Amino acid sequence: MSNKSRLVEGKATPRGAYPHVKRVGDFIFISGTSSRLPDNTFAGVHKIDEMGTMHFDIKEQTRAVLENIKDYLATEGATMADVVDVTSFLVNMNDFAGYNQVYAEYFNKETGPTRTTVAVHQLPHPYLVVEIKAMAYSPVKS
Ligand SMILES: O=C(O)C/C=C/C(=O)C(=O)O
Repeated sequence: MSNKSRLVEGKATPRGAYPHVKRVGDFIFISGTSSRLPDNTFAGVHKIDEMGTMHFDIKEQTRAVLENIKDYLATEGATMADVVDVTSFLVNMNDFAGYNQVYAEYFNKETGPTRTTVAVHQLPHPYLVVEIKAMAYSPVKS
């Protein structure tokens, strides 16, 4: 069975020893993805006053994460319609509604993937409020 790992150009460099994407046969695995940008700044992070107070926008971060996942899938010729399972990590369940709203722009109940959402104590950077990993089924085109 084929087994191919991929680092995607133009995306944030992984902060550890893992690829963005791995294809194993007809299945595609997307590593935990955040709203981190290639220059290591973040979508959905705003300084709101001169005291340095930060606002973390769950909708903006969720959209950036899902757009990254969409781009990662495209490198293997797959789309969001091929996603079969999603695991989401929120730092605060008070963000659930905003996350859920944006999520529903990408997936729906009838045809979308199975999903698990959990709250975690921390993510790999203090500015992150959501991280998502995904698995897709997309038979290799011969
Ligand atoms: O890449 C990021 O910004 C956050 C994701 C990191 C991981 O999931 C990890 O380091 O395992």
